[in-house]
Amino acid sequence: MTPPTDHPAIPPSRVGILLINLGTPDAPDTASVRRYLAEFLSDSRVVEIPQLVWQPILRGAILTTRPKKSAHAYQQVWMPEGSPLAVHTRATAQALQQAMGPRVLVDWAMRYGNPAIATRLKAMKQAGCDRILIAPLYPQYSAATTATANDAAFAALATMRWQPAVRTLPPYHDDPAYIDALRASIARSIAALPFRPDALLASFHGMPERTLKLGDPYHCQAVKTVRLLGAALPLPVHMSFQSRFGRAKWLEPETEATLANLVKQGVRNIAVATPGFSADCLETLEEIALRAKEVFLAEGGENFAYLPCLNASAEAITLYQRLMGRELAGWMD
Ligand SMILES: C=CC1=C(C)c2cc3[nH]c(cc4nc(cc5[nH]c(cc1n2)c(C)c5CCC(=O)O)C(CCC(=O)O)=C4C)c(C)c3C=C
Ligand SMILES: [Fe+2]
Ligand SMILES: [Fe+2]
Repeated sequence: MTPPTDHPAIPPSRVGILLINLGTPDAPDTASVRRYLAEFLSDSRVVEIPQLVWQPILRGAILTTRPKKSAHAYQQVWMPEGSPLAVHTRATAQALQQAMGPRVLVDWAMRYGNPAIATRLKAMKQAGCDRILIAPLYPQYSAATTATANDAAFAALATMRWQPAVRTLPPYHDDPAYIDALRASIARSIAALPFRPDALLASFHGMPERTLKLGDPYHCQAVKTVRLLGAALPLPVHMSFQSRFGRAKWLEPETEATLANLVKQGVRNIAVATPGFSADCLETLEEIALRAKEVFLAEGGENFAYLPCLNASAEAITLYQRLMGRELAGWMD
């Protein structure tokens, strides 16, 4: 019997990039937010308390009260096309696809909710991607973000008979291309303001302080980002941590307390950026642009501007082309 020369089941060979972000509810209502929070907060990479102890607390106090409150917050920032995090992540994937050209397939997924990582990885394999760069869009590495996104991708690969080859995007907190993208985007946003800020506050998502002691590099990487950004910008740059959750001690200084302190030190005009978030979301648009602004003005501040994330800006696409092109180089010869 003659062996088949070109097996018909072998699809054409392509390289893929899967952009991954955190995840968001499908709709800004209590039931959708409850579903999303139940999945997110059951991840033991996010809440590092034994599940036997944690699940009764989550299913009891938290999931009976927080979804309604959070749904109200989501309603204030929801866009006609959907949740801001999903809208900006999808736009980033589309713009990067345009920039990368037809040799690369760019797709996007969410760690929690939709579109799921497993679904998109399978679709990419079916579209012929035999090499895939898994790209969690977190500049600073954390087990609660980067690692759990990679875990979900590897769990999906574990179900495949014929896996694609994969690489994961390393953190890029100190990459000159990232610092330059932040510098350019922040300078552009500041130039468009009707006032001159006295200072910039770089607000990062917080983490339990314990994770720093356990060896998570997130805090140190965020500090380095701020040091490099401060050297690149012509105004003083301060740093803080937002989005405190639960009773444990979280990283400090806290964002709203920092804004109050800055007013006491004479800062009246402030710009706030959130360089740890690749895309605008509940935590930037509601917590900072709405709530933190109120705090700053109530404390005696005069002008407050929230500067948008990189989102799908020209600076972001140049950045991702540089970071990801580097990872793909050996695959595209
Ligand atoms: C234990 C709790 C949490 C940890 C640890 C945590 C780390 C962490 N999160 C982000 C990025 C985002 N978080 C977002 C929302 C969000 N985060 C938590 C809790 C923890 N995060 C909650 C409960 C929520 C949901 C909103 C709420 O109910 O208040 C989001 C936005 C999602 C959206 O839909 O817009 C992002 C993005 C990072 C980067 C991080 C650690 C470094
Ligand atoms: Fe979070
Ligand atoms: Fe928040």
